Amino acid sequence: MAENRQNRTELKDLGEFGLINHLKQQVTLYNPSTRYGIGDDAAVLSESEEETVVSTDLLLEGVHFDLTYTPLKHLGFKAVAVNVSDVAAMNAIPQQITVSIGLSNRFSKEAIDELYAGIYAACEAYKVDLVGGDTTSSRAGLVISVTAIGRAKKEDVVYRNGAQPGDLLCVTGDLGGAYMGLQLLEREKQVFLSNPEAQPELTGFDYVIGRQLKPEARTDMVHEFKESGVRPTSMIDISDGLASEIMHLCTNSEVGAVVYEEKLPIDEETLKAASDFKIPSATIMMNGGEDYELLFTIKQDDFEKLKNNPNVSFIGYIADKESGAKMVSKGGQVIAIEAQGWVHF
Ligand SMILES: Nc1ncnc2c1ncn2[C@@H]1O[C@H](COP(=O)(O)OP(=O)(O)O)[C@@H](O)[C@H]1O
Ligand SMILES: Cc1ncc(C[n+]2csc(CCOP(=O)(O)OP(=O)(O)O)c2C)c(N)n1
Ligand SMILES: [Mg+2]
Repeated sequence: MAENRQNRTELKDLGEFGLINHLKQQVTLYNPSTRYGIGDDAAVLSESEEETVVSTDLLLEGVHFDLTYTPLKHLGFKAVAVNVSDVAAMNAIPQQITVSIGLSNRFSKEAIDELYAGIYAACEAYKVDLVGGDTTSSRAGLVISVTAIGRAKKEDVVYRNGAQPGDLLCVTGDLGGAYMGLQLLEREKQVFLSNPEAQPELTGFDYVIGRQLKPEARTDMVHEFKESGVRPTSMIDISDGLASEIMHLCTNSEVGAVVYEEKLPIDEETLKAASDFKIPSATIMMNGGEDYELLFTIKQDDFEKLKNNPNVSFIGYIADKESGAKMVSKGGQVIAIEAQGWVHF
């Protein structure tokens, strides 16, 4: 773990309250809406004219991350980023988070400091305030639960249910990188387990590995929508994979969609990794997951306002409900999109 034997403080020497106090001392607050943070029975947030947006996600060791190849600092950052991403997907500005952790005695104070270094780095990056949480022991691996709170003007909040036939379907960034990063890390883990002397072969794949280990939330788009005067008609973040998120927008909005494979954005490194693994790039982009990019729809009239935005790809359009959700392949074949999200059970 993140410390050597000489420099290890046992959690039992610190105790639950010692650990909480230690964590509290390092918190920086960025938002005036945080009246009171860590230290009482509840955090106090100020009353606001705006809507409050709340989202929570749970990260479990073995399901969401593997500590053999995940640095704790990256994990802390990712746990915050994936929650901030849900707030951004509502077109809201994230302001506060709570972080709850379940720990075993395998972790020392120094290891927790690494985790929180990532959490505080994300707080700084997204200007959110850590206002509370919970700390318990865990007998089932590391558990991290983050809740994010954000604000937006009532008229700015964007739901999954506002897409209309004729709207343009858009996505930020590029797709499939996080999935290929995971495949590479898992492959190297297997190699390492069978031969601990083997050197990892990850050179040339920094970008895709970074996409898996340290994803960024697209809070920048919330500001860009505001600046360009665009209010998306619907929006969702891509945690499960594009196909699954398109299905969510279509089901919630009671519409269909057409996506063009040739318009889907992919990075060179993702393409290279896909070809090494002999997985079709369309499969990776549609079903990969964990990209934490934003999928959204806009009125056709707003195209001019976003067409030169380098963060945005126009990948298709919204159709009527009866025509369902389809992808047009590079060869012109029309394929029904199925929700191939991450299967938990
Ligand atoms: N155990 C639960 N209890 C109550 N609501 C839940 C639970 N799990 C998920 N939800 C709600 O279901 C909706 C969809 O959740 P989810 O698929 O996890 O979305 P996301 O991909 O944005 O995290 C959200 O409104 C979420 O709050
Ligand atoms: C060790 C490990 N196994 C598998 C994955 C891939 N993975 C785990 S959960 C998930 C999908 C998103 O998780 P979920 O809890 O459903 O997020 P939500 O949709 O609620 O945001 C993916 C692609 C991973 N990142 N690490
Ligand atoms: Mg969720």
